[in-house]
Amino acid sequence: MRILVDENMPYARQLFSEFGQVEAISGRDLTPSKLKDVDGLMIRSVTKVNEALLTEANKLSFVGSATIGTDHVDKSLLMSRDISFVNAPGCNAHSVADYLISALFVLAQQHQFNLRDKTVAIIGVGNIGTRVIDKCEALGINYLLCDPFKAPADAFRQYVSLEEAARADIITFHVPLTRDGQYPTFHMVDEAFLSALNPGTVLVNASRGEIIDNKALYHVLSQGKQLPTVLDVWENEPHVMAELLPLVELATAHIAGYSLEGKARGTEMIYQAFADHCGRRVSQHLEDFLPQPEIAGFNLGQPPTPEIVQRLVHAVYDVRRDDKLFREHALAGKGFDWLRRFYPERRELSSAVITGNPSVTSLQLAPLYQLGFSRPD
Ligand SMILES: NC(=O)c1ccc[n+]([C@@H]2O[C@H](COP(=O)([O-])OP(=O)(O)OC[C@H]3O[C@@H](n4cnc5c(N)ncnc54)[C@H](O)[C@@H]3O)[C@@H](O)[C@H]2O)c1
Ligand SMILES: O=C(O)[C@H](O)[C@H](O)COP(=O)(O)O
Repeated sequence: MRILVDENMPYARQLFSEFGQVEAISGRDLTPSKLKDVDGLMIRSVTKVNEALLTEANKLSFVGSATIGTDHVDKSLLMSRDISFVNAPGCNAHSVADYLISALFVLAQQHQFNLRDKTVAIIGVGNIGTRVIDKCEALGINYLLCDPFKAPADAFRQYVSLEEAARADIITFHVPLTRDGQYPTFHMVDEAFLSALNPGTVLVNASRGEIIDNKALYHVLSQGKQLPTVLDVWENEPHVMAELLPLVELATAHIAGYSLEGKARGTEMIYQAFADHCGRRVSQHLEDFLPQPEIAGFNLGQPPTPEIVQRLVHAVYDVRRDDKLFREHALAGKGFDWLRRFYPERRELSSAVITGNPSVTSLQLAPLYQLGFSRPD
């Protein structure tokens, strides 16, 4: 059996080689001839799976994408050709929520506001949005939910329209990229949306670049409207609109989901699905591969204050590291893709165990566990 795996997929060679011959490929540069006589194709979001790519795919029976998003794959085409398709829902949801909290702490510091005085509108309440809810609750931040697909069937939560959500202090997008249907997300943030926002509104996009019309964003920001913006994703990646970059407060290379756990979980999920597809039992597990984190945990000598919580989060992941690298390298040559290919190891908050000395009660530590840190065994 021949299997192609994206070179940016941790542990893929070890996991998939039990099924046959594995070749690592550059996902963005994959050409149709590479798929001749290939049985399984394991990709990430940079590989567009469409009619043109599959012209020489004479044996392909399985495509696995180690990602949450699936907008890069023509699923009906795969179905029509009897090729199984699997993605990895939720694999890096914790990582994206960690990214958001790390970014909000930075903005709160830069703009001198208290997150507890702010309301966050969460647009898209799926795997990531739900983790964001947990983190907001842990930090005592108010939130609004906007998800027209979830709202009708959810008796437990209140939802608002996008127009109401737009009046929040912070708006964070966690929606798939869609172009059809009643609530398409392509350019859901356009010039009209941006013009209606109160000055000072914080915008965060860690979903897909095309959710925000980047030209409209540039236009509104360059006219001087204050909208502190965090962009992890960009229209037309890997090409970033150079004029927009200086106007964005935190800018990163589509790495919100790039915790080692998030990426490795994605690989493991499609490995498990491929084993099923081949009628085999899995014999390898992610725990056997993940290295010990550099920071194994923290022992608190006093109850966690907001400042301590921020320091703990930034000790595990500080988005300013990625923002700095982005500004230095993303616009040059293959910079955007290299920042992703050679992404330094980053761990989820869950990789750090929090304990406290006897003066710290378990009630005082509870919000840290809700935020994502681990409890001792
Ligand atoms: N930046 C990154 O590294 C990164 C990592 C992971 C995922 N993502 C992106 O984030 C997206 C969301 O991930 P998820 O795991 O939460 O997906 P999910 O499928 O679990 O949840 C998405 C939610 O968005 C809702 N939704 C769809 N259209 C909407 C609209 N018009 N308005 C409001 N809500 C809408 C859906 O009903 C669903 O509840 C993914 O599709 C992917 O594109 C980005
Ligand atoms: O949808 C996702 O899971 C993420 O956007 C994805 O992880 C981004 O990374 P890539 O697949 O482009 O390596």
